[in-house]
Amino acid sequence: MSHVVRTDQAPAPVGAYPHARRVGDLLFLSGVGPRTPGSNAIPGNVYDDNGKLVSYDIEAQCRQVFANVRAVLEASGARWEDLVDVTVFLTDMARDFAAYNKLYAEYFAGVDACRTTLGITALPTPIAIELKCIAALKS
Ligand SMILES: N/C(=C\C=C\C(=O)O)C(=O)O
Repeated sequence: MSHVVRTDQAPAPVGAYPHARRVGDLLFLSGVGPRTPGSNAIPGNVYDDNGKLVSYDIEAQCRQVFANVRAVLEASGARWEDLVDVTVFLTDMARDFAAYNKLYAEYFAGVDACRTTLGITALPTPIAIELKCIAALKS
């Protein structure tokens, strides 16, 4: 069984992909960032008059990306607790790992999902964090 999930409760995809796809009891989420559903604004981002990013708030981005993952899970009939594997991409590991790691511990307490965190040079939108998640649903 394969089932594609699209929802307006999470930020619109920036390309030709769904929010998630369920295959059997596994749910694969597309990479999701901390854009606000509807407006696509990135919480805490400050831009100069030329639209150049001046500063960002990693804590605000963490909270929003976790909310977006939850929204995709719920739109798919899954729960936060169903997460089994989380890959996290950070654009500035040195600056942001500690704050992200602290919030992650708060949000994922008791979940016991496997996790991998990677530092990368860029993401497709002006975001500092993106999550790639797999959940296992009860059949
Ligand atoms: N998943 C992708 C981008 C997500 C960006 C965002 O949520 O802001 C992609 O291009 O594959």
